[in-house]
Amino acid sequence: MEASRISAEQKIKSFEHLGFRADHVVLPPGVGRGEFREVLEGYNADPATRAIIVQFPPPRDLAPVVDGMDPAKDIDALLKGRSPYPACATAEGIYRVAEPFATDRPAIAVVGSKGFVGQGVVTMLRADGHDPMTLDHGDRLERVRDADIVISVTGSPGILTPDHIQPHHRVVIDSGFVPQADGSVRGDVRAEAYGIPQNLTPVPGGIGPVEMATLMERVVRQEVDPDVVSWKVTPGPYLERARFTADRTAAATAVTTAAVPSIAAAARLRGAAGPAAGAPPTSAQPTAAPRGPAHQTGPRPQLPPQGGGGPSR
Ligand SMILES: Nc1nc(=O)c2c([nH]1)NC[C@@H]1CN(c3ccc(C(=O)N[C@@H](CCC(=O)O)C(=O)O)cc3)C=[N+]21
Repeated sequence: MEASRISAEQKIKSFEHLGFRADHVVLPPGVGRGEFREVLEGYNADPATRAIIVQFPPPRDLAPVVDGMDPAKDIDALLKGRSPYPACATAEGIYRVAEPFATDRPAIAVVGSKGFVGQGVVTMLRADGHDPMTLDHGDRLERVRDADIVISVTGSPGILTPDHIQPHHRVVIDSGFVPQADGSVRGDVRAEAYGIPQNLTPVPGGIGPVEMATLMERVVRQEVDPDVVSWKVTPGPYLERARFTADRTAAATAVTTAAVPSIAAAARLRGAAGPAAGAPPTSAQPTAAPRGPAHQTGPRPQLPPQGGGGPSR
């Protein structure tokens, strides 16, 4: 099954878990503009329909019809600037995982920065005062080595290899999700690179569920409680990049040590009563395995100050 269908089903499940009714409308391949417009306008006009999501990407010839969606119902920011939201739920979820790791203005690379999700991530980072390194087709991918935080949203399976992913990366956010014929799913980060960075969001079990939690927070804020407290991500421990470039020997020890204190879920949902709708709490998982007591004597990982549980920006 393709990513779009899987994600639509996750959304339906999550909305229904919260007690909302959700129609999953699947139009046949080759459906005409007129028929699609009729369906969309039906939901536009129905006051009981509070939100509409058209799964991305729509067939090229149907794309103009999407622009006819009622902006007030555009919960996933398909209309860009006309939506009540600055970016799609995936982009906001990515931002919310990255932000607690980025309190000291680190170098952030966004791979796939021109895509639907990539644009949203860049928009949110810039609004927060960051100046992300944007990489897209034609750019040298090795530049991600210079980053502290890597965000990848290309949907090109395995595009990031051990050549790109480095031990000094404090968190790697993999937002690729490409189902394979054998039923497995592949992200942007090659499996061989999973153990390299200090923290990583895996595929599956990473940004997918975070997206659902973001979408559910939006609908709850919109329909139930405008003051609902935002969930926040507690960053896993990490060491700053300077610790790696200064002394490679210390670095090896440091990575090991950094992994020890918290293997537990890093993305605890704070403030809210619990995880949002059907979305399991997601962790930015420390990936380096401890190598034994001899390696646990290095510098203590620096835990950044944790947020106060108030609404996030
Ligand atoms: N307007 C629009 N908004 C989107 O957000 C959007 C879209 N179009 N088009 C397709 C992509 C794909 N996408 C996924 C979201 C969640 C999971 C997800 O929840 N994955 C679970 C696994 C779910 C399962 O395997 O059943 C996980 O990663 O753990 C996957 C893929 C959103 N997309």
